[in-house]
Amino acid sequence: MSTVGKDIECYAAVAWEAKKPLSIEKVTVSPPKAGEVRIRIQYTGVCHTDQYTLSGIDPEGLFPCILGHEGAGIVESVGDGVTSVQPGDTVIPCYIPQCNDCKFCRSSKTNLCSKIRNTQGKGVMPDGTSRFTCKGKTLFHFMGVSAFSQYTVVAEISLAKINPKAPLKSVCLLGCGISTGYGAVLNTANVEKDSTVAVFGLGTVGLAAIFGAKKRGAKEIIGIDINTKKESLAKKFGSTRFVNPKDYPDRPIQDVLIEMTDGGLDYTFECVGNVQLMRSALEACHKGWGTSVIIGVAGSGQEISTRPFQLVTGRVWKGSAFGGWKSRESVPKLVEEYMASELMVDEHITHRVGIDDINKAFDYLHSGDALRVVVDLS
Ligand SMILES: NC(=O)C1=CN([C@@H]2O[C@H](COP(=O)(O)OP(=O)(O)OC[C@H]3O[C@@H](n4cnc5c(N)ncnc54)[C@H](OP(=O)(O)O)[C@@H]3O)[C@@H](O)[C@H]2O)C=CC1
Ligand SMILES: N[C@@H](CCC(=O)N[C@@H](CSC=O)C(=O)NCC(=O)O)C(=O)O
Ligand SMILES: [Zn+2]
Ligand SMILES: [Zn+2]
Repeated sequence: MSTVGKDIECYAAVAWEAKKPLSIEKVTVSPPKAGEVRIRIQYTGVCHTDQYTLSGIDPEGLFPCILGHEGAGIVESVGDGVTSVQPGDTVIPCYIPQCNDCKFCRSSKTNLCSKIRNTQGKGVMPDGTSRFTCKGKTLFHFMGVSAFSQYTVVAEISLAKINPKAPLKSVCLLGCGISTGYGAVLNTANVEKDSTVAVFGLGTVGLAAIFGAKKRGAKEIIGIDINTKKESLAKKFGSTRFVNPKDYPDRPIQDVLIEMTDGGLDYTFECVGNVQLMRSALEACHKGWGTSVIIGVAGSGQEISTRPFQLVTGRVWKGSAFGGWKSRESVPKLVEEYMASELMVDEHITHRVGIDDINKAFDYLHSGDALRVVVDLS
């Protein structure tokens, strides 16, 4: 029986409040309105940012909500006026859309489409309402995606249509972490051959940055993490050296790195979300030209600082969202890169769980043993 135009009841992991485990609930997902698309999500990764928002330190965190933003699925139905996808298409929802119309989309300098950013940050669809209800309560959307639900509704401009042959249980990860670290190196920093690079924080984002640096032919790629288990992993993704700040308890890590690299690095990437580490990453850059890219997301109220002299003397501080990729046009290409065995994706998957065990995914992430946990919602 067709579900088009009707409410769908399905299971979702609901975050009723911050700092509490998710709760598997039967939710009602309304049909897509004009310019919207309803998707059957098959797989989703769990990103550190889901954990961050659930922890209550995201200034945009709204509860109750359905988290998740690293999903892949199949279009179930489309709202009025939707022309670029149709039922049956294979898609990855993107938390940064691409409308090709706003001034950000028209600029080649950024990927930060602004078309629906305000409503997205308020946990609602562009018309200001939610498509999710549960037990008589309205649930907020998250990052315009809400992939911890078997069905979700997103804006048409948030959907990347991908190769239908792509394995969704792997390429769902291209919806965030891998694309972010990889793109920060290729797009935001534009690392050149023979550069020296340091990556702070070796989760999926950091390891994908290492992989990007290797692809670009960087001659020195230093992976930095406080978890020694990350050393062998970093090597697998392309690092040439591993540094554990805990091995240098009496020295700022930037001093250690400057000494190791004859004056500092050409490029550094902060992939943790720690404002002290962001400072270290900037100050580990080489005088005159070193560029540091902030990727990590810091908690509400936190601020970065350094001596302005660091910038006066030629270091550059930048940030990167979704690796600078213009989402709808780039994600399908990243999928093809993966399918041509040119982009490491499966190597990031350390665990798989069913939706009923989604809280275990958060436990694995907290344990320090996980990179990405993929949740099967099919
Ligand atoms: N800008 C953007 O577009 C995006 C930003 N993000 C953000 O990027 C960051 C990384 O995400 P993700 O890879 O999923 O996160 P993970 O938590 O998987 O990885 C972070 C890594 O950093 C390590 N770490 C923690 N503290 C330090 C420290 N002081 N020095 C060195 N290493 C440290 C962690 O170790 P341990 O596990 O032992 O704690 C872990 O290995 C997060 O802040 C996330 O929110 C993510 C996606 C997109
Ligand atoms: N809600 C947070 C902002 C969080 C943030 O910076 N998000 C990243 C993506 S993190 C993905 O895992 C991002 O791309 N930001 C750009 C944007 O427009 O949100 C806060 O308010 O601090
Ligand atoms: Zn993410
Ligand atoms: Zn736009």
